[in-house]
Amino acid sequence: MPIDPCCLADYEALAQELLDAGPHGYFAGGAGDERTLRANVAAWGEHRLLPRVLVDVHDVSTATTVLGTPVSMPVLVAPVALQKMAHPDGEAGMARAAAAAGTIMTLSTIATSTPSEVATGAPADAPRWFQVYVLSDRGVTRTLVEEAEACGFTALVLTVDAPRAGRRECDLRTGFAVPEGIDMPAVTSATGGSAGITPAGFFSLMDTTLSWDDLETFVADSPLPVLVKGIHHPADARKAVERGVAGVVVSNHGGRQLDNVPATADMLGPVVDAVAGAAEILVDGGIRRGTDVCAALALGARAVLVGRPALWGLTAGGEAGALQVLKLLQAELELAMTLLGCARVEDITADRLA
Ligand SMILES: Cc1cc2nc3c(=O)[nH]c(=O)nc-3n(C[C@H](O)[C@H](O)[C@H](O)COP(=O)(O)O)c2cc1C
Ligand SMILES: CCCCC(=O)C(=O)O
Repeated sequence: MPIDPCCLADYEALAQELLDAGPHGYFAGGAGDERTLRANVAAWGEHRLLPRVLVDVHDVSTATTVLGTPVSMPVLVAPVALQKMAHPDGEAGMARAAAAAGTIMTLSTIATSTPSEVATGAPADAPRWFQVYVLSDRGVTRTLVEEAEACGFTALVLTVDAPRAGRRECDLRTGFAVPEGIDMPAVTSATGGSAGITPAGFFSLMDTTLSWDDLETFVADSPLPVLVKGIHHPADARKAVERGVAGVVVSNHGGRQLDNVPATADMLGPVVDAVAGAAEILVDGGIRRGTDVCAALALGARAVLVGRPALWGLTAGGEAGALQVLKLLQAELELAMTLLGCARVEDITADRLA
């Protein structure tokens, strides 16, 4: 690495230097005018933190649990497609980095590795989640989910905010298509091959009839806990909880789907209120600092996920780079907790918001 990165933005700059315009635009870009993409980052900064002093902080721990699973910190790795396009270490490298950091990695349906490749390429006992896109060819989805279950993934994350791709103008400008040699097994199973496919192409495989009844059946049939990802409206969070989900991920897909929706920092509180403790609430979008994690927890999230930051680390240094990013966030969180007067994650409550 050319410089010693000292914050996540430094990794972002490194990743931009290393990637061609097409892949960079796909990873970094958002929908439309990218208002929501920018708002996601900015809004965490609008929730100011209010320290309590003279609290014993000689021993601060970022450890917590998510759906009962112990993790080293309330920061998980979000599902991100096409990771071998960032670095040959791909999803297995990301899974090793998450395991080494003591946290959970979520494998995308549109990954460049199968669930079993990831399970064999990373420590067997590390907890991993599988993100589910329901494709029109439901047999492809079923086979992938069964593979994930068989090789030890511990929860399913059903993404519900992406029946089509948002209007991603970076991809239109660069004419982005998946490079030769990058295979997405789910896409290949559904279409016979994935070379040269565009984001609109892989989104065209989605089952756009997906409904609340499907969610109910999916939860009822699943041997694993199910989280639903892409919830914006508090009433939808309640509906999901009524159908038995174990967790709700407040997410606008990193500003990549519908532009002009609120920042996730601003959607979180109303969802927390609506769910009232009946399920764990996670949030993603724009988390770039340990202080952002503190704001999310103070607003009632159990944990956050990071998408692009982990990808910047993977791009910059493969598995080692992704691990550095996760360790950096953990160190920032530990420092923020210390200065906020919170020795334990459960001490980060609404009382610490200005
Ligand atoms: C390049 C890229 C690919 C993504 N692929 C998926 C995916 O396959 N499935 C999914 O549920 N979310 C996907 N997401 C959304 C992320 O899971 C997450 O919601 C988002 O990145 C969070 O915002 P952040 O990047 O600001 O952390 C993707 C995001 C990016 C940036
Ligand atoms: C078909 C989904 C592709 C990955 C994705 O979710 C994204 O690009 O945001």
